[in-house]
Amino acid sequence: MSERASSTGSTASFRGQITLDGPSGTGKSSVARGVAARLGAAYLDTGAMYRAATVAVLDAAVDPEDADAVARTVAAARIEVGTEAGTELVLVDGVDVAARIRGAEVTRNVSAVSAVPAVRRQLVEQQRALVAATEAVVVEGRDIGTVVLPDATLKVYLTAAPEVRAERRAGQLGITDPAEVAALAEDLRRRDEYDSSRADSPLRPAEDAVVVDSTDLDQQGVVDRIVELAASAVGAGDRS
Ligand SMILES: Nc1ncnc2c1ncn2[C@@H]1O[C@H](COP(=O)(O)OP(=O)(O)O)[C@@H](O)[C@H]1O
Ligand SMILES: Nc1ccn([C@H]2C[C@H](O)[C@@H](COP(=O)(O)OP(=O)(O)O)O2)c(=O)n1
Repeated sequence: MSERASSTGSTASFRGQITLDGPSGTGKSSVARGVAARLGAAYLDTGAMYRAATVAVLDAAVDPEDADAVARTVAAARIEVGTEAGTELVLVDGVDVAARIRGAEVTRNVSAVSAVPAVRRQLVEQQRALVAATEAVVVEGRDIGTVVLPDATLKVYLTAAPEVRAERRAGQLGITDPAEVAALAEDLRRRDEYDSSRADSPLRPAEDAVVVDSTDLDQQGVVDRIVELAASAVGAGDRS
């Protein structure tokens, strides 16, 4: 049996939660989808929820830095996301915003909206309810291992060198102009700094997270590594 077949086989009955946190462009979304597909697990993109909240704020013409107004606007919005690995369902008040949440305006403003404690409380509650409805799930974000699911079966913190992350994001967006790639790298750096230094639930690895550096691994290599870690985590759980 090949290594991949054996690792898939040993985790076919995976039950539990895998958290995947880390900065932008490390491969969280693509790797989380890959792991969920391999394990037959659900998938929750919590960044999509903060991006959807940002759409609600922008549509209400509220200043993203005005925390009280942001909190009121998001509390009044109905944010819905799907947990099926193969689809991307993101709705704000019943309107499909799956494409819009990836746009530059949302990306520029999402860190400010996601730093508002009331917004985090609201979305974390929703995330826990979505997870509670699953038997097996891969959840990606910034505070999943530290705050949302402190008792997860496996916690992974994904990193990669900043220049590699910027190149990956540029490739994803089809950007080739060196000046635009440099601007993108600066945007990533600014957002990571904002996300890591906020008072409420800053981006950082959980103490019990396994750090996986994807700088020199391709996407499949990262998926394989996490599937292996999941198999070990389930085995360790069986023995305890
Ligand atoms: N290990 C990897 N090696 C090369 N490219 C990768 C790797 N992981 C992800 N990618 C690519 O990098 C881009 C950003 O990945 P994404 O999953 O959106 O990152 P994140 O969710 O952390 O921001 C995507 O185009 C993805 O296909
Ligand atoms: N659990 C989470 C997930 C995302 N966020 C915030 C911080 C991020 O800059 C934005 C967008 O997250 P997203 O995962 O979509 O970002 P990238 O695709 O990695 O660029 O949301 C958060 O504060 N907590």
